[in-house]
Parts: sequence; structure tokens; C-alpha cells
Amino acid sequence: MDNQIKVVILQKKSLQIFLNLKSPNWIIEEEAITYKNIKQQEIFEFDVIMPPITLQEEIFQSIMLPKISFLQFCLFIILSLQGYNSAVFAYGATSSGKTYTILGPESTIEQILNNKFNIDQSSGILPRSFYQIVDGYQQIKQQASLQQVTLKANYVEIYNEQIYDLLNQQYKTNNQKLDLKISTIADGPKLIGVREVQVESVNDLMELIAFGSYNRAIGATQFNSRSSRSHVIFTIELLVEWKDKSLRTSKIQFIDLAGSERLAKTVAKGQMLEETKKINQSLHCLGHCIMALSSRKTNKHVPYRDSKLTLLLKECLGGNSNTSFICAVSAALEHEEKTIQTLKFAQRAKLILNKVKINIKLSYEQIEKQMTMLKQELSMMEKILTMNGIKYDKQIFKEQNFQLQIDQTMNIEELTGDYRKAKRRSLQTSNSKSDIKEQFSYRFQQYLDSENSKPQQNSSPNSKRIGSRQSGGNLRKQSLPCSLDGSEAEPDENGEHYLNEAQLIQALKSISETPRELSQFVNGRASQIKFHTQESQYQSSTTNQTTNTEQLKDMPKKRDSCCQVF
Ligand SMILES: Nc1ncnc2c1ncn2[C@@H]1O[C@H](COP(=O)(O)OP(=O)(O)OP(=O)(O)O)[C@@H](O)[C@H]1O
Repeated sequence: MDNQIKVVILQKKSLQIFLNLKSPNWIIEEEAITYKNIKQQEIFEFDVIMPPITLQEEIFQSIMLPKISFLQFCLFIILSLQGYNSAVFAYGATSSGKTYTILGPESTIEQILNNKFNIDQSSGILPRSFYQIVDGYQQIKQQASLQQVTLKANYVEIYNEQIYDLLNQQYKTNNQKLDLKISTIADGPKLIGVREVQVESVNDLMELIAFGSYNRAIGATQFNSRSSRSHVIFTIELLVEWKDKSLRTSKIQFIDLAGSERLAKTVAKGQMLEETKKINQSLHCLGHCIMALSSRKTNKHVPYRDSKLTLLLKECLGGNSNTSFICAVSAALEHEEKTIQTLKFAQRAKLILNKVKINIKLSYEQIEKQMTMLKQELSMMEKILTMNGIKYDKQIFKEQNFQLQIDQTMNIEELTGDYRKAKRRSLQTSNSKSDIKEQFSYRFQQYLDSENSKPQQNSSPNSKRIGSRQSGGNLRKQSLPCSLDGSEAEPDENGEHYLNEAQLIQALKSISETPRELSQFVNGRASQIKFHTQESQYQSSTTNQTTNTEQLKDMPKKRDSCCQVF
């Protein structure tokens, strides 16, 4: 299922705006932002543009919950039971309000550590989602048809192009951080050796946030005294094992990106400058991936491997994930350039289509069962095609069978879908009028071959009548789709069914749109029949030393006479 990336523009609440230091170049409407100065005018259109007065609750509603109100409380349950992936990115320049939107105010961590955390007006998307997720998880656990339900989380940061596990307990005692490696062999990139913590409650999740925050790289920039110097990714996974041993996994990721900063404008030096360069570099890579994906050119190379951020989050960008971007901007004069940059990024991200699918792993027994069923259906299809005289490539069938055998881990739903499409195509093919005509042609050919193999008895081309019983031209009833002629032909002495001439004409009429089409088809076939008949007569007469070449020369002229049959 194609799913467009959702982009929400969030205007930062700031002192500059409050003091009316807003840039005069911005015209902000409900669904469009226009930037206009003497030199240029650019219009950016979005589904949602949130004003600075927007409450955290409203942002959460817009991003995390669907628009249909009755589904609001069971969204996560539905998605989890079905096994979907989701991701929420916060993107924007440094100090634009990304961390505030994702987590909430700086005091959140202190509140967690002092056991004083409660959802309030300022709480971000992350804690609000935790309540929904845990609520959903508890409800799922009650389902009788489930064997086991597990909720787990991991928390990592990408700092200076290195991936660190923020939940690693060793970091505090041993200052050496381990750079985690990404495995891309399995379905979607995975972190090797990341600590995954099983959780049961909102408190468990909040504690992980607090724990991770202490390991996080934070510094003071010119614009933000607690600036994120790394990209952080908090991942929650729900594994639902059903009693039939099938496994559905749902993943939700919250990504708080580090803010970009113009190197020319930064006052950063030394380590801070290096960090800024690395942040900008990975954000550039993200921009390039977004650019490639939004171009919608088929086979366009997407440079995921150019940074760890894009490689790790590959599935969220153009892959299997319901992805949303919160792009934080400021209308303040001071941030004009950064805001244009962010809006350009957001405009492109909006064009990306992800391919969302259910993450399901069937049990071995289920795969075996599915395979047997599919094999049976395939051989049935083979028979149908053979019966209808439609040529097919045996090798493809063999390959499909082989594929079935080796692809035990492959998503069976896709396989079934492909197979059903193939089957539908084959049925459509055998039912289509042109193919029914093909079938006629094929059977006519068989008929001619059998006729030609008989000894010829003084028959002239014009005396031969298509499908007539007198000329021995019976067609097997089996060769025609039964619904075509409507009437049942009488079985002959051998118990075999044939179509008589009237039934054949009726059948041909029913598959031809117009009398002209019918006549064209029949003329074509009739002249072929004539040709074969004449050819075989010619052959038989040459073997009898009585060549009549005139008959063959005349053949095209005599076409019209065949039309008289109808
Ligand atoms: N909606 C808001 N209401 C009140 N304060 C806010 C809001 N948004 C941001 N702030 C404040 O602005 C400052 C910068 O915000 P924040 O740290 O979220 O920015 P950021 O985009 O994550 O920056 P960086 O990329 O440097 O980490 C913080 O002190 C934060 O509390």
C-alpha cells in the first residue's frame, strides 16, 4: 500500500514573535506559506501549518491519531495487531523547538527522576504516545487468541557518524562508547548488539528516557544552551505471537534530529565545530535521499549509505513505514534563511511515497500448508491453460515452484497476492474474446491436421463447409468454453461431445462484437482452412502425379466465397 509521508509545519513560539520581530516577508495562511521579497517569491503548500499558539496536545493529535474520532483510542491496537511500522521525525534548525515538541520542557527528565512526572500541557509527543502504546499493549495482552505479547524499547544516538547505545549500562562506569554496527541482511536495517529492554508500563518507558538522557551528547550553542549534538532515535517494538505460531511485529520510532547550523554563522570552535560539520553532513545526506525519493524517477539511486542516519532509517524513507515529519520553523527575521531551507526540505519530503505492509512471519507449519495449497493451485492453473490450448512457459511454472520451495521466509502474503494476480490474469486471458478466438484457431488447426491426415476424396475447396458434420469437421465440445453456445451438443457413438455447425456459428457470434468483426475473423480462418485443404490436396495430388497449380494461384481470390457460410 502506497502511503505519502505526512508533513506538519510547526511555527516556534518565541520571544521575537512576541516582541513583533516577525519577518515582513512571510505570509502565513492555513495551508500555504509565501515568502516574498523584492527579488523572489516562493509559495510552500502543506496539509497542516500550525501557528505558534498550538498546544502540545494538538500537535500530538494531528501526528499520532487518525482524523476519524472513533478510531482514536484504538489506533495503536489496530496497527499493532496488524503489524505496521510508524516513524515520527522532528526536523528543523537548531533551537527551533524539536526536542520540546518530541519530549517536552527540559524539566521533564528531572520530574521522571524524582518520580514526579505527570502529563501536563507542556508534555511532548513521546510521553503522550507512551500512554496510548501501553494502554494498547495491555488490551492486546487480554486477547485469548494470542500466545505471547512483548513490548520492548531501545534508545540510540548518532553522534559524529557513530551509533551509540544510550541504554548501555557500561557507559557510566567505562567511558568507552561502542559504535554499533548496522546489519542490512534481514528485512530492514537492524542494529547489532543494541540493548532492548522489555517494558510493561509508562514508568518503565519514561525511565529509559531519563537513563538515556544522561548518556546523550548535549552542548551549548549560540542559540540553544542545551542543544542536541546528536540525532536520537527511540524505538518501541511490539511483538505479538499468535496461538498458530505466526508473529506480527509493529515498530514505532521517534527521531529527534540534531539541528542544522550555518558554518559561516556559527561561533563554534574545536570539538563543537567538528560536531556541527558532522551534523550538517548527515542532514545533507538526509536531504539528498529526500531529493532522490521525491523526484519519483524510477530506478533513481537513493544514497542511503552515505550516512549512518539514512542507512539506519532507510525503511522510514521510501520503505515500509507510516512516516510523519514535524518541521519546526520560526517566522522571526533572524531565522529567515533557515526557515526557507526547512520549508524546501519539507516540500520535498511531502512528495515521498512509502510502501507500507504488514510485518508478519508465518510459522513453519503455516508456510508448509500455504506452499502445498499454492502448488496445488499452480498445477490446476497449468491444467486449465493446457485444456484451453493456451501456450505457457513451463520453465516459469517450474521456477515459481522452485521459488516457493526456497522462499520459506518470504512474505507469504506477497506471494499469494502475486499468485492471485497471475491466476486472475490467466483467467482473464482464457476468458477474453481474442483468446477464445485463439482457442478456435488452435482447435481448427487440430481439426485441419486430422483432416489432412485422412485420404482426400474428390473434395473441392468450395464444397468444404466449416465444422460441418458431412465433411467430418466436428469440433470437440471440450475445446469450447461451455458458456459460449448455451446449447448442449449430443454425444456421438463414442460418447464424445461435438459442436455442430449451428452451434459453432452461434459460439463465434457470441464472441464477436460486430458482424464485421465476426466476418473478418471467420474469413481469415476460412481462408487458412482453404489454404490447408488446398495444400494438402496439392500434396496428395503431387504424390498422385496430378499437379493442379492453378488451384493454389486462385486461392486469395476465392476468399469471399467462404463468407457465404455465414
Ligand atoms: N513551544 C514551546 N514553548 C515553550 N518553549 C519552547 C517551545 N519550543 C521550544 N521552546 C524552548 O526553546 C528552546 C529550544 O528548544 P529545543 O531545545 O526544543 O530546540 P531544538 O530544535 O531541539 O534545538 P537543537 O537542535 O539545538 O537541539 C528550549 O529552551 C525550549 O524549552
